[in-house]
Amino acid sequence: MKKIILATKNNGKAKEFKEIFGSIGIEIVTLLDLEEDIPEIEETGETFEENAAIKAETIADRFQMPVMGDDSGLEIDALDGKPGVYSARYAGLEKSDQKNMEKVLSELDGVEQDERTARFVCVLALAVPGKETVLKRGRCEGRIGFEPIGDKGFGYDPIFYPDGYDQTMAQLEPEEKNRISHRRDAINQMMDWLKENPLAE
Ligand SMILES: O=c1nc[nH]c2c1ncn2[C@H]1C[C@H](O)[C@@H](COP(=O)(O)OP(=O)(O)OP(=O)(O)O)O1
Ligand SMILES: [Mg+2]
Repeated sequence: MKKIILATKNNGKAKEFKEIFGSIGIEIVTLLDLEEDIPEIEETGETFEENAAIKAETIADRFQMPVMGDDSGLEIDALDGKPGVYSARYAGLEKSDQKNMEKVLSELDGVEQDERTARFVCVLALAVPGKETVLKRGRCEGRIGFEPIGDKGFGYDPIFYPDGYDQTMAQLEPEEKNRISHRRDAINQMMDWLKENPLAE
């Protein structure tokens, strides 16, 4: 398999998939690369697994090809796992990383450093027409800071300190983020599965 379709319209994810798979000679094509306009896929699931499968299966159906989907987000322990599957639309449907971070920080107002533990989660779904969808869940543990710092990465990266770092995810070089991220964890698990279960070319 030299080319994989990724069912995403998120630029940050697209870039990271291209970097990670590019380093092993696999080309990633996303919905942002296609000429035709793909309608918004409704994320009606209650879990990352359900939503990742919905994205992958919708596009696999449409093109009759193997497709991967990524549903990801931030789980904050002091907020009982929120924003979770609602990460992208936490502060409203217009999807603003800035507003989402502000909402999280204000909800954590008064919560001290030790209590600000959190993790990024990335569930990858691989849908192959006529086969059962394969799911892999990656994680990256850390804690939430007190203000956004850094301008690399995307989403909640400026307020997330991965365990073992005194820089936010948005301060790390892309190579470093891609080495430790939840997305890399999920991709590694999917690549291991694919080694055992190769798709027909
Ligand atoms: O590495 C990450 N660093 C920071 N934030 C992240 C990361 N990974 C996911 N996130 C956040 C962004 C968004 O608020 C939500 C994903 O939402 P999610 O529905 O999976 O993606 P999306 O709607 O942006 O694009 P799409 O569904 O087309 O793949 O979690
Ligand atoms: Mg989404």
